Amino acid sequence: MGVFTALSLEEARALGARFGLVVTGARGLDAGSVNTSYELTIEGGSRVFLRIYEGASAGVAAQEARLLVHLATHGVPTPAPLPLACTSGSFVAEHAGKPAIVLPWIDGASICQRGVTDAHARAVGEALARVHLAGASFAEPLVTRFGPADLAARLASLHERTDVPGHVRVVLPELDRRLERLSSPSDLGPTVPVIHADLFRDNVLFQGGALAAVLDFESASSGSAAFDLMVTVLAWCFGDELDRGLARALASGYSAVRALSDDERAALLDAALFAALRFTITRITDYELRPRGRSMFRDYRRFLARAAAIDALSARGLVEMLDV
Ligand SMILES: Nc1ncnc2c1ncn2[C@@H]1O[C@H](COP(=O)(O)OP(=O)(O)O)[C@@H](O)[C@H]1O
Ligand SMILES: N[C@@H](CCOP(=O)(O)O)C(=O)O
Repeated sequence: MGVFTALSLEEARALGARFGLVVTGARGLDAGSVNTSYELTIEGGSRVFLRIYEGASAGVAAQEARLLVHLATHGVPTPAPLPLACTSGSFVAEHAGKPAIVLPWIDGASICQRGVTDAHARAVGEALARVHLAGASFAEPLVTRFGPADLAARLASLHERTDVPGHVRVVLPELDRRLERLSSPSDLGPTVPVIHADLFRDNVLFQGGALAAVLDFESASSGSAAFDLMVTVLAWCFGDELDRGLARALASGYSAVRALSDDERAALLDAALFAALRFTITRITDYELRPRGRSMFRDYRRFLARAAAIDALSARGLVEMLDV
């Protein structure tokens, strides 16, 4: 996992030089599920993180780089990409025909689910709120790839495919029903210019109990803040069932930095259901139906279980549980 594109030391040196770096070592990292990651050692012993984009175009990578710079300079704990040495305002080089960026190395580690404490959850909630606040002044439009129409297209393709396993086929009518009910974007509450939209445990690094960085803004878009909060709650506050204490801690961290509006609060239940549906569908199309082994498998059933747990709550019950 994590190294889909090879990079020799000679190539790493040439790439590093484009960023004004003297590279002395390159090590492929067993990290991430989409892109190729390398640790580059720099003359003098420091390190940087090289990301080679496996799917995104140079234009998409450049926009993500500009977003990272904006967020990092407006209070979000995320590493800002290094600029190219000879091209003003550009952050994206190329390797093997693919876009590549270099980020400062962040010391830290992801937290496993059993290791998540209230303090971690609170810090994640605070960081998410900072993304929403800082993103408010990001002027470029960011369009989601995971809106209701995109999910409907994925479901339609599942209905048409002949290689869909029986356990997936039997849940398609339920997914259709859920999407039909949630397909108006207004269901999810007011939008902000930037949501992270994928703030899972592997996209946050902690060091010594403190949040070191929020990573991976590849799914970032404009969108509902309530949806983003509920994606994050579902990602961090479920072991085998919803951990209400963690959910409340995460929401309290969020609210301490950015208070939800009444409309956002009212949208939380549908936002949670849409979040569960989004990851159920994309896990079917992107993991269940693709060959195993290329990246860590992610089980769609765990998000169907989250949807069922949210079904058991009322809108008011969810707001009371989160205490927002
Ligand atoms: N700047 C960085 N410094 C150190 N490690 C990083 C840095 N950025 C990412 N990582 C590590 O690499 C992993 C994969 O990065 P990510 O950008 O999420 O890849 P992918 O898009 O393939 O999922 C992260 O989970 C994190 O552990
Ligand atoms: N967090 C998502 C998968 C998204 O993968 P990424 O590599 O794009 O962050 C999930 O768990 O389904």
